[in-house]
Amino acid sequence: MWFKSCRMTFACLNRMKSYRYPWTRPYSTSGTTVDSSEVKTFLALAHRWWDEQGVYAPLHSMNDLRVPFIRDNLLKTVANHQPGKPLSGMKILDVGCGGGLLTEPLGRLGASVIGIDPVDENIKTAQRHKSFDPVLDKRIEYRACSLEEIVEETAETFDAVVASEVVEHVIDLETFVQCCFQVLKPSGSLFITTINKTQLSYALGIVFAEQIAGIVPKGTHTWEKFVSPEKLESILESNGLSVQTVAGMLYNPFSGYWHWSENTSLNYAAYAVKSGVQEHQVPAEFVLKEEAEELQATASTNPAVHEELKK
Ligand SMILES: CC(C)=CCC/C(C)=C/CC/C(C)=C/CC/C(C)=C/CC/C(C)=C/CC/C(C)=C/CC/C(C)=C/CC/C(C)=C/CC/C(C)=C/CC/C(C)=C/Cc1cc(C(=O)O)cc(O)c1O
Ligand SMILES: C[S@@+](CC[C@H](N)C(=O)[O-])C[C@H]1O[C@@H](n2cnc3c(N)ncnc32)[C@H](O)[C@@H]1O
Ligand SMILES: [Mg+2]
Repeated sequence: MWFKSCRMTFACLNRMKSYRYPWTRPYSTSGTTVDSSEVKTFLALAHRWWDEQGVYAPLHSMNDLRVPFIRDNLLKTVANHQPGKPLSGMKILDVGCGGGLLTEPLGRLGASVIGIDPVDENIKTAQRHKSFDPVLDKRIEYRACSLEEIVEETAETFDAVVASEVVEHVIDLETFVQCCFQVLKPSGSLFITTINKTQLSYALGIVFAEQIAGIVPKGTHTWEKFVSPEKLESILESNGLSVQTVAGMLYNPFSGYWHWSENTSLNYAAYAVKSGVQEHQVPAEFVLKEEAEELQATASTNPAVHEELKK
C-alpha cells in the first residue's frame, strides 16, 4: 500500500493466597502464556523479519527509540562502562525476540543476549541472520521456547528482560510478568513496549493501521488484548516490579518514523526495576518441602507467614 512505501515452569498461578514476604518459588500447575493463534500468525511471516521495507518495517524503525531507551536506562545502573561496548558484561533476555530485530542491536552494544521465541521458524530466521556477523554469533544465543519453559534454569540470571511488542500477543499477562520477575537478578530491569487499549488505538491501530492503510498485516492485533499502562503498571507493581518510566511512542505512517510523545493513548514503553519484595500469593499446596522449611524459619520472625503455614 502507499503507507508501505512510507514504514516457569514457575509461572505463578491461580488460587493463590496472599503472603507478604520475600518471594519464594511459585509452581506452575498449568502453564503457558503462548496463544496458538498468535503462533500461527507469526509463523506465516517468519521469513519476512529482515526485509526492512516489508511487513516488519515499523519494528525496524522502532529501534531508533527502544534501543537508546534500554541502553540509557541500563547505563544508569552501572558506575562505568566500556566505550563502544557500553552494555558489556550485562546479561539480557529478549522475550519474543522474533527474528532478532532488537536482539542484534543489544548484542552490538556489548550485552550477552538470549533471545527466545515460541515460533521456531522465527528462531531459525534469527539464527541465520546473526550467523553473518561473527561478533554477534558469539554474543547472542537463540532458543525456540516460551518464557515459562526457561524460568527454572535461569532464575535470577538476567540484568534485564526485554519484551518489546509482545505482551499484546500473550495470554495470562500476570503469569508472563511473574516469570519476568523470576529470571531477573535483584534490582534487574524490565523493558516492555506495547499498545494501549483505547478507542483511539482501536480506530488507528486496528481500523486504520490494519484495515485501511496496511501499516501492519490484517489480523496482527486483537484490540481486546491491548494493555493499558494503568493495567500494566498495576500488574508490575503487585509482582515486585517498581515502575520507573512510562513514555508514549507515536508512529508516523507517512515518514515511517517513531517519536517520543507525552501521549500514551497508542504505543508506549515502560521501564520497571525488580524491587525484590512482592505482594505475592503463593499456594501453600504448591510450596515444596524445602520451601516450607524455609518459610517455617521465616515464620519465627514473621507472624503473618506463621499464620498462613498453620492453614
Ligand atoms: C468492541 C470493540 C472492538 C470496541 C472498540 C472500542 C471502540 C468503541 C472503538 C470506537 C472508536 C472509533 C471512533 C472507531 C471508528 C473506526 C474508524 C472509522 C476509524 C477511522 C480511522 C481513522 C481515525 C483514520 C484517521 C486517518 C488519518 C486522519 C490519518 C492521518 C493522521 C495520522 C498521521 C494518523 C496517525 C496514524 C497512526 C498513529 C497510526 C498508527 C496506529 C498504531 C497504534 C499503530 C501501531 C501498530 C504498530 C506499528 C505496532 C508495532 C508492531 C508492528 C508490527 C509489524 O508487523 O510491523 C507487528 C506488531 O505486533 C507490532 O506491535
Ligand atoms: C510483534 S513481534 C515482536 C518481535 C520483537 N520483540 C521485535 O520487537 O522486533 C511479537 C513476537 O512475540 C512472539 N510471541 C507471541 N506470543 C508470545 C509469548 N506468549 N511469549 C513469548 N513470545 C511470544 C511472537 O512469536 C513474535 O515473534
Ligand atoms: Mg504487536
